Amino acid sequence: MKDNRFKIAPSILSADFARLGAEVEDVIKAGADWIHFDVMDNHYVPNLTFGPMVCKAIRPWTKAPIDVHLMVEPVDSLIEPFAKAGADYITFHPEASRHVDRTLSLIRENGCKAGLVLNPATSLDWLTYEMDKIDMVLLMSVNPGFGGQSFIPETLHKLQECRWILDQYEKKTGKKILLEVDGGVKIDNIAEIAAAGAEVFVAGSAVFSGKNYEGYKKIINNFRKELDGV
Ligand SMILES: O=C(CO)[C@@H](O)[C@H](O)COP(=O)(O)O
Ligand SMILES: [Fe+2]
Repeated sequence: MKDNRFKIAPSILSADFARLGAEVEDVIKAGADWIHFDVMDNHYVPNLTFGPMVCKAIRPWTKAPIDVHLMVEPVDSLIEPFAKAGADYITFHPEASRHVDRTLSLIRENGCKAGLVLNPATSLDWLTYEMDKIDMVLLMSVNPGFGGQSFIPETLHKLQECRWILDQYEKKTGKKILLEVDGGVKIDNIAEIAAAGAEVFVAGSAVFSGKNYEGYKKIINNFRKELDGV
């Protein structure tokens, strides 16, 4: 059974780029909740992927939220193009924006949900004065730039700390901020990552190792079984 507390967001970084639309359709039909869209610019991170035109191209293939993870510097000039291309969530790394508060406002003014992405060595302090403008926090559990890396175990403690901060804020204001984790999420660690407080799980290599719709379904079902026990 699908537990609404938890969202599974396959990163299409590990999909077959030659048939991206069909891949998006297949993982969502296979039970995933969101599509995670990794944008890399060969400047903020040492890799290069895709931009708003590719987001626009996959948009008609699903109604599921598209979660755009910007690993680009500068950030602001890409926000309106991604909003127009159909992004639902736009997240960015605070180190990559000269005016973080302005960037968060820009994302919201463009009708999208806004999130900050914190690298393994980046402090949770970035959240302190921006909670009102944040819809989601994304904690990187690998250094950004590549799929297929191993989960950094220290992230578990950081997730617990962040969970506490978000829960306190929700108690005080009634506003729910989602906690997402990205990098090295696998069948053998998803349960402890959930227990540490994550609610949205990005998984690229793990899901797409399934190779086709049937394979994706098996892997996503196994993720759900693990999450059911949390
Ligand atoms: O943002 C990134 C990497 O920078 C991620 O979204 C990866 O694409 C996740 O891939 P896996 O670790 O699940 O293979
Ligand atoms: Fe990502």
